[in-house]
Amino acid sequence: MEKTPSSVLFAGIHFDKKRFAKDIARFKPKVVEEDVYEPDEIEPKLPEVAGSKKDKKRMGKRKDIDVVEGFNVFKRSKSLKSADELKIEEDDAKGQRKELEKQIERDSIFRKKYGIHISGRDIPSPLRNFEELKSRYGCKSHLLHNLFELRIKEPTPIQRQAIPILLAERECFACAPTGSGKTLAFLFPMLMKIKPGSEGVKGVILCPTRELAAQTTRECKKLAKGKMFCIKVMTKELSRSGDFAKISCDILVSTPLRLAFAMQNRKLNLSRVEYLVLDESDKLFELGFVEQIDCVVKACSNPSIIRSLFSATLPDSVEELARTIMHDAVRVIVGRKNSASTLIGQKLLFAGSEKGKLFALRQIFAEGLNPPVLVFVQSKERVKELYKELAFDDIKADVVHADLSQEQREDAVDNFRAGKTWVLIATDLMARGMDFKGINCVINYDFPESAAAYIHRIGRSGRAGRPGEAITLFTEEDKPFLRNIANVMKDSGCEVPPWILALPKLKRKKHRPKRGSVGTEPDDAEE
Ligand SMILES: Nc1ncnc2c1ncn2[C@@H]1O[C@H](COP(=O)(O)OP(=O)(O)OP(=O)(O)O)[C@@H](O)[C@H]1O
Repeated sequence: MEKTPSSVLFAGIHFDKKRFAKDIARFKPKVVEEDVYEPDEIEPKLPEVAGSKKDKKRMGKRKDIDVVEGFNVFKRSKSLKSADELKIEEDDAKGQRKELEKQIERDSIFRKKYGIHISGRDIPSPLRNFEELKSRYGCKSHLLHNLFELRIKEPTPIQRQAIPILLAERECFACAPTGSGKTLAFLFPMLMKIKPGSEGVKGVILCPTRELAAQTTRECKKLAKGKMFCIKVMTKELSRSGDFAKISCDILVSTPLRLAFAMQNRKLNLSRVEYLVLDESDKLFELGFVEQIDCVVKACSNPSIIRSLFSATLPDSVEELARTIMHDAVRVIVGRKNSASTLIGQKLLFAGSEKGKLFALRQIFAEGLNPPVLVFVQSKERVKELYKELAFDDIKADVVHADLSQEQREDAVDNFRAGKTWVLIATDLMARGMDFKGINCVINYDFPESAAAYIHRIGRSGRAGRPGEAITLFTEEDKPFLRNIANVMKDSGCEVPPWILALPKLKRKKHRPKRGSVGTEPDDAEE
């Protein structure tokens, strides 16, 4: 006989089955009919959506369940997740969080390696290489091909961070050293995002000088080659007589004055602008420009516009002012804010007086003129005076200043670029943004008016990874202002005599003294 659990438990005990027959009957297992599925029975009809076939089958066995209630119960139970499902989801979320944390850590190590400092929320990962533009953002091959043609292989630090920020449609302040590729950093996302077409201007780039606007337009055209973009620089003629209702233009590069003029007089409509770039932004926020900038910013009324500010120098005051118009902007700084490129060897040279400066310049050229050399002076009058002096020395020199016609200015720049001129004498008109490849030396014949002016002037050399040299002449009159420049030099790793760093701090930052004529004796200047 098969042993049941009870037979084992009660083994050896005498049990009077007759006497307890009733009780035995009570404890006999019953056949539970509800557990038998009978297809002929009238089943409660469930709406299809109530549950799976399995659910229906389960319902079929439960005759006691009220149909309507049952439907509701099943409906609710379907949306509720099982413990297993919840656990899986929780694990997934945990995994994603961990991966995100790892990515943030990797990004931060990467940024540190390239001296990229950021502030703002949800900042996209920096670019590891240009190919990521394709894999992460679907960049068209021909745009990447254009980079290849231009021999641009690796992104520079500002490009690594600013490009993904702009592609993520975030507004930004970008501050990176002179010659470090800021132009491409704002042009490339524009070319990737804007769709060429006839709907009007979609990208606007503002530059403080016409020369820089022309140069940026050229760069933009090179990068856009092969795509049917219409890229235009705002010329005098265009701003005075252009019919913007008929002219097709996707990207417009202009100085603030010309753009404001075209808006007022030629009814240029900027309401569809998707990208607005203020290049050399700190200059654009200076007194002479700020009204026009305000007018342009207001005219770019597209609510989803992306505005960005780029410069090698970004004073806090400008950032504060700009923040009032920008939305949730990200800040990217490469290296130290407001610092000179570390590729430039910088020297200070005491020349005593105006006459001493001319003597020192001749001495520098005599010791070895290594063209191309860019010489900065304070005013257009002084450009002309110095040019006359150098003409006696048989040096191939030329000038650029505001009194020349646009054509003459362009010719001077082109000849210098082509190596036909060795020395270009210029005012601060040439100090910002101009990209002369291979300038060997910048000479500040006249002391720059501010640390920012110094950084931009000397930044015409030491570009795109090449080394450069900068010599700044100073007189007794300039001495009190030396400390500002010396601090910039020290921050970029150059040696500075300790006595200069010990000079008292000046409240007045700008230094633009009335200078005597070039080459005059100190006494002559006082007459
Ligand atoms: N990724 C890159 N690799 C090599 N060269 C580059 C790269 N990006 C830009 N360049 C080149 O570097 C030079 C300087 O670039 P760019 O004029 O944009 O500098 P910038 O940062 O705007 O300087 P500035 O502050 O003086 O205006 C240009 O000749 C440009 O073609």
